[in-house]
Amino acid sequence: MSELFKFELKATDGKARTGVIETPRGDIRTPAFMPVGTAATVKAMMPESVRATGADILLGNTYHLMLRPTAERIDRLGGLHKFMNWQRPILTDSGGFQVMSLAGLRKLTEKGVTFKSHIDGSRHELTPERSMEIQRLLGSDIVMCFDECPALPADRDRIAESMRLSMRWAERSKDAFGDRPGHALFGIMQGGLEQDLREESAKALTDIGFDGYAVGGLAVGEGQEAMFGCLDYAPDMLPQDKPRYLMGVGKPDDIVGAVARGIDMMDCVLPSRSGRTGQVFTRRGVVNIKNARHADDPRPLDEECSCPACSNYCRAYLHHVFRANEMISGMLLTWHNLHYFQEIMQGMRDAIAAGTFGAWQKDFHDTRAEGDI
Ligand SMILES: O=c1nc[nH]c2cc3[nH]c(NCCN4CCCCC4)nc3cc12
Ligand SMILES: [Zn+2]
Repeated sequence: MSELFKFELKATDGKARTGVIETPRGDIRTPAFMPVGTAATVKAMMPESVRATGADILLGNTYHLMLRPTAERIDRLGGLHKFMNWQRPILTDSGGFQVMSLAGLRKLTEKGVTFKSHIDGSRHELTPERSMEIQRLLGSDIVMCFDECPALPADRDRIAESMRLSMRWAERSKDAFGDRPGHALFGIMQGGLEQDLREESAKALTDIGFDGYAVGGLAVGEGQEAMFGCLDYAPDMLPQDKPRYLMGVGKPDDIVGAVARGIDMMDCVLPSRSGRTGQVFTRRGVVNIKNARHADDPRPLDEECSCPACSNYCRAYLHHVFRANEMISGMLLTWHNLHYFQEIMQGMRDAIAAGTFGAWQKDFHDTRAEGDI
């Protein structure tokens, strides 16, 4: 990393680490959870509210923004930070994963991928070079290499071939990224659940050299046990002095288990998407607010939570506005979920710094009932 981008490890406890990524747009406290702002907004949240939940960095998506409103238009308007009124760091995913999960009529070649927009059916192409250009036009602080994430289950040969393509694309991504002080480029490790292929990918990325390293190719249906099995070895294959980012994760217990295995950064739509569908995460488990049992409940979602939803409203109200499909429902439940996810991150940062992460992890698991509360 250039001096403008510096990762400083503050403490470790077992494999868990806590530190700070210093960037020109502000510090990122790790372990960090990144709320997802796919279409230049964290859905149902004002940017200042996202900051109030404790987020230091947001995630944006190349795929969505290149289709609408286009990267060129955002660039003409001053870049993504100005456009969405978020002046702190933004990490953008490189588009390959979203093309495979959202777009139609895809054609994958060595050069890149062509596809039809899920919005209007128009045809587009993404290559390592085009993805770097889009992320530069957006002005994102942390740029992700353009990669291919194979859907699991897949046979070993398919995973090996896909990983090696992604490594060739990582080299092209770095060449196209160039030298951009104050901006970081992260490589993405692939290799499915094959330890030797993960090793090969880690070596390829380390030889190319990046400012940070993501563990990709997970949270694609393999399940928590298989994901943790891979995380028992994959983070250790990456340079220990650079940030390690697990993409697309996850539920609260996924996040805790990933940090315990050496992960520093994560992102997931779960807290915001669940906020809109009435699924509320609390320290004692999940509340499904649409359940009739909450219709007369005068208690807050979580007595110990200081978020606006828990400070000013009771479950009966939140049940009512959810059932009435009122906008305030998504706003309040999203705010609560993002606040709770950031509380988990702060709890882990403090526990790792104090050397009490094991006890914190035990308390985290003991307090959570199973199922609906
Ligand atoms: O290998 C990847 N390369 C680039 N971007 C990625 C994004 C990913 N997102 C996920 N999983 C997202 C799972 N998420 C869970 C909540 C509901 C929507 C899907 N795996 C990923 C792997 C990658
Ligand atoms: Zn709350």
